[in-house]
Amino acid sequence: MSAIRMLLVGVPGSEFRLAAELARGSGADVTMADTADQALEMLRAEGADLVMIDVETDVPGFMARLRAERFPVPVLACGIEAPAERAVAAIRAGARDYVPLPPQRDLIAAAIASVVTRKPSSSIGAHPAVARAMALAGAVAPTGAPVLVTGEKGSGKETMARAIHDASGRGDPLLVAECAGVAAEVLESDLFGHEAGAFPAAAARRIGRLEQAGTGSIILREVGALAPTTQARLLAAIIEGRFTRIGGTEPVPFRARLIATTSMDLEDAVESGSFRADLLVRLGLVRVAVPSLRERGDDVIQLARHLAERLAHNDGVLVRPFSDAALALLAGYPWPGNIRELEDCVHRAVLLAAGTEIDAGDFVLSDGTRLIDLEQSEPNRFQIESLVGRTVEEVERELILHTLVRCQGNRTSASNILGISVRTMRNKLRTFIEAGIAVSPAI
Ligand SMILES: Nc1ncnc2c1ncn2[C@@H]1O[C@H](COP(=O)(O)OP(=O)(O)OP(=O)(O)O)[C@@H](O)[C@H]1O
Repeated sequence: MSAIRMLLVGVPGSEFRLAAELARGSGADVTMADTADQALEMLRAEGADLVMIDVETDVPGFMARLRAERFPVPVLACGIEAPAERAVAAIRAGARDYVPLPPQRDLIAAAIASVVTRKPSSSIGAHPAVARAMALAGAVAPTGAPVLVTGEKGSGKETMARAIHDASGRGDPLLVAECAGVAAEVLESDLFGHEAGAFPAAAARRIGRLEQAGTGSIILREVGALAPTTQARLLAAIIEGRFTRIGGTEPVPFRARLIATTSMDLEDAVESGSFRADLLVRLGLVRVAVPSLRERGDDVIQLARHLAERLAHNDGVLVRPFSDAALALLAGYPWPGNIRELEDCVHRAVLLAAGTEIDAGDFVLSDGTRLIDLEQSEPNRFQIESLVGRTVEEVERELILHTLVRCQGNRTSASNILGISVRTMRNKLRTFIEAGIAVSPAI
């Protein structure tokens, strides 16, 4: 798993060394630069995923140079007993946050986590659609073929892309480029690099991510957002196995594995003219479809338990089990924001829960709505939508098992309610038991 590349900018002192040590302890790969000039040089040559810069440095000037040279890297300001105006000026100039030094372990870890998608194992979950996606991902991982990972927002596409890289046996680095919400020329420079003088602010040569990736992998998040000129450059790089930096003529070999993700239907994008058909053919030779959370049946519970445990550990709070009512609520909600929404909701519950268990009342959505209130005001949303995307076989199995539990295991009563014969019921239960599914004992 590749580490986050963090660049620490400021005059070295004990606080800075401690910050670097803590960042390394949180899994980052840290390099240090004494001055903004040195930092820019390092960024041009190697890039970084996160910059942390002392407010004693000219942060607004540094940010302006980042913008001019088209570096989309997130920046955090930090300072040792810095006056408040300095911190405010840094934030105004575009720094994402201010971290006071001497550093606290938690603040540094949170700063790193804020720019990095968390990286769990993507093998959690047993639903056949996930197993299919994982099997395909495993099969293509060792080949160099580009992979297109499709799925709804927040469903785990990047997590899957990282798993593909991890399984590929390719060494690091694994670089991630966000294609949506980044100005076209900034992204193009970020990917392909540029030569000195390529545009007015291009003071020096810059090495782009495709070059930095070497023989590693590069994830293009939301590839459908690429501008037409970047699409053309990327297609040429794939076909020719090389490219030139912007404003340059020297060919740079392109050997990295491309893993593109999309939550947009790229066939639609091709039809509407915003995405090149020939690029889609190249990127989408192998496709891995990550299912939405509501298609994943019981995986919701398994994921929620895993997330609650991990988040409680991270936050240093007690790991509490879910109450039955909490689990029923989680299983019934359709999760339009998928695993990301579940993760956020479980995280709030982990922090809010005050009893011995996490209860149904502890779940709050990001807009402040309590899940339990939503269930009461819109019960249909829970009942019908949670079924959409699931197979008839799954729904039937769940219906039978739940009815049986309600009837305290009584086969005759349950089959009467379900309108099936006791014999059919017994046959169904036998297949469940053979598949390793727990069935209420007969009374
Ligand atoms: N199998 C999994 N187990 C635990 N957590 C997961 C799993 N898959 C995804 N997540 C978590 O869910 C969140 C969303 O995952 P990820 O970023 O991979 O989704 P995405 O589809 O790429 O999102 P987006 O469409 O918003 O870019 C992340 O915080 C990730 O850690």
